[in-house]
Amino acid sequence: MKADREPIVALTAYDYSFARAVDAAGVDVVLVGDSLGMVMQGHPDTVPVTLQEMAYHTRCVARGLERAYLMVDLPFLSDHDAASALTSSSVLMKEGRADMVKIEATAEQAPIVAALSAAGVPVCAHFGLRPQRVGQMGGYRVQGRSDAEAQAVLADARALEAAGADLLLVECLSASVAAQVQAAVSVPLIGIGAGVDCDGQILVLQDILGITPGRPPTFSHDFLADAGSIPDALAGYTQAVRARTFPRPEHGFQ
Ligand SMILES: Nc1nc(=O)c2c([nH]1)NC[C@@H]1CN(c3ccc(C(=O)N[C@@H](CCC(=O)O)C(=O)O)cc3)CN21
Ligand SMILES: CC(C)C(=O)C(=O)O
Ligand SMILES: [Mg+2]
Repeated sequence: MKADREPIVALTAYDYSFARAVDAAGVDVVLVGDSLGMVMQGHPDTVPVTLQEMAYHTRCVARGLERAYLMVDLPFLSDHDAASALTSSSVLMKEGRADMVKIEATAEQAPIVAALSAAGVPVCAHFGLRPQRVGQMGGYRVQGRSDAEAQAVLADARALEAAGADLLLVECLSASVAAQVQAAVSVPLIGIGAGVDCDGQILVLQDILGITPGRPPTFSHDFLADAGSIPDALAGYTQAVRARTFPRPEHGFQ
């Protein structure tokens, strides 16, 4: 799809009913995100989410999918070294039937990505804003604003691809830097708050349905407000990503 410049549509889901609806809408990649800690469980961040909770939601979602690819987040501190990341991936793939695991990583975690890849685990590396690191990053802030930060993000992308990442996902990154990353790597780059020049887009289900508790991220859009039903809202999102009419400049950071 990257080679054909065909946008990849990704969306989160956490349960069987929505998995079915999201699959039926033609979403290519369904993510059981650790954002479930916020939107399902009501925590202020993703830090408390456990591996067993991820496995439970993954089992529920897997039963609802017929065609979409199933990606699952490794939760905070379930992947702090190669051994723990392998054990945790085993749980998510065998109990949860995940097709791929996603790990929040920079170049520093490239050896962990390499260990997963060497063991045969399809892996997505999530860089830029890493919500599990909110305690170190000091909030959910846009990344890549200075030249030095932009160069570091580009170096992360290259190191993670070289380590064997099959997919890259970048969050809250200046749109021009994301475009540079997209051109610099051969694996697909999925973006969230990273501009239109990625190979695909992802959002959180509750954000596109306008039911996020509190203030939704500015990079999201309420597609239910434009539609008459949940299936139409999901279809509107997939169509907008495929037509590259979403995201618009106001959903990103220049
Ligand atoms: N509902 C929901 N949507 C998400 O996209 C999401 C979650 N939850 N939970 C896990 C992470 C956390 N994420 C977040 C949460 C908040 C912002 C946020 O408020 N960002 C500011 C940017 C501020 C700046 O300009 O530096 C924004 O206005 O969007 C960003 C990412 C993305 N993920
Ligand atoms: C925001 C996406 C990319 C994510 O990691 C999640 O939903 O947990
Ligand atoms: Mg996540």
